[in-house]
Amino acid sequence: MSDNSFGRLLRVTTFGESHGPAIGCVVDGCPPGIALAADDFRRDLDRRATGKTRHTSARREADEIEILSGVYEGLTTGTPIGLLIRNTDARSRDYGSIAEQFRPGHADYAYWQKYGIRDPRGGGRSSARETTMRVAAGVIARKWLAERHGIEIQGFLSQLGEIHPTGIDLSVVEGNPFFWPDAGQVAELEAYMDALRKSGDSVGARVDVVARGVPPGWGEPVYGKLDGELAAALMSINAVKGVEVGDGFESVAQKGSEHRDRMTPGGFLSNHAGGVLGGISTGQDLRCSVAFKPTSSLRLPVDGLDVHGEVVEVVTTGRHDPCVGIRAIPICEAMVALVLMDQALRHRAQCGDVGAVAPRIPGHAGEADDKR
Ligand SMILES: C=C(O[C@@H]1CC(C(=O)O)=C[C@@H](OP(=O)(O)O)[C@H]1O)C(=O)O
Repeated sequence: MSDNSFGRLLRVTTFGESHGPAIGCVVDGCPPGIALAADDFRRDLDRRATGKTRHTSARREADEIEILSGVYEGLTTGTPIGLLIRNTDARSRDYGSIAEQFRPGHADYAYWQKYGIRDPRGGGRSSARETTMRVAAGVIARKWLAERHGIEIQGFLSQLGEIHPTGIDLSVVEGNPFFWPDAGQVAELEAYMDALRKSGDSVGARVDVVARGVPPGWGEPVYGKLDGELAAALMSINAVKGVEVGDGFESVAQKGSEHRDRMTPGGFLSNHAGGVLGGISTGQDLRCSVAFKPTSSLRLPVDGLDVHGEVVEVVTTGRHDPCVGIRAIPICEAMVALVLMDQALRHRAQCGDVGAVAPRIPGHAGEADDKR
């Protein structure tokens, strides 16, 4: 079985290549009756798109979504939702010189070994262009989660190369091209990225995602753990090399007495667990952190190999992201949304009759148990 689908009750399949005629997805299992129009996709597709600032690839795609099926008179019908975006700005000549070469650090070599053939134009199926359809599918999940459960999902850039935020203010994240949570550092980031771009190099980044309002009880206890599925979904994004939930790898150095999140009638006193215990949500904020490697399509020459095993000098021309993590925020948000909606539907299917269970502990001490 080929692996272009994920999710169980909400099942998403994507298809398409970076320089093919179109990319698309099928979202199957979406409940009927959700208002859905092409306009709903605009905001998140624009947040992810290339060509919006000088700090991302200069390719300018229209990213106009066509809803092919599953919606009638503005409402989802419960049948598969087919979404399509036509590619409008592919420039395949940029890939002529590396069509038979392997970029060190790129999927080129692994695809070649697996399939014995590859579409080198724009990286074909391995291109980050594919993430457009994850974001599109995620729009439906975000909408359903917000309308039915009051859940809000927000991501931000929590590290760019060696630069860390000096403060975290989520209200400023959408106001700068880096999705950065500290407005006072934006000039520093601009200068850093300008110098990086001029040097021809790339850099890694870290993206944090918080989901607020997730009710307790979502997730499966063993093989379908909520954190396990979040890790798999986030890890499946291009260039991701690490995922943490809650304190993640920092937990290694913690004592149990420090890590355990104490419960009081007024709420949890901390959130080291990141909102998941035993693979099941606790009602606290869900916290994930995702590591993106530096992109490998560089104009800096490097010795490499071609498909004949000959040593060649590899130089990648064209329009590339010096830091792909910058526009990965909506992609990470979408993957979290899709996992949550799938788990919500699975929870409803098995445990829909259980109802509210006492005691219900608010996410944070002192906070009212919101909307749930
Ligand atoms: C087009 C997108 O990103 C592309 C991702 C990408 C890569 O190698 O992953 C390389 C570039 O493609 P091209 O060389 O065809 O311009 C990016 O522009 C997109 O995200 O929509």
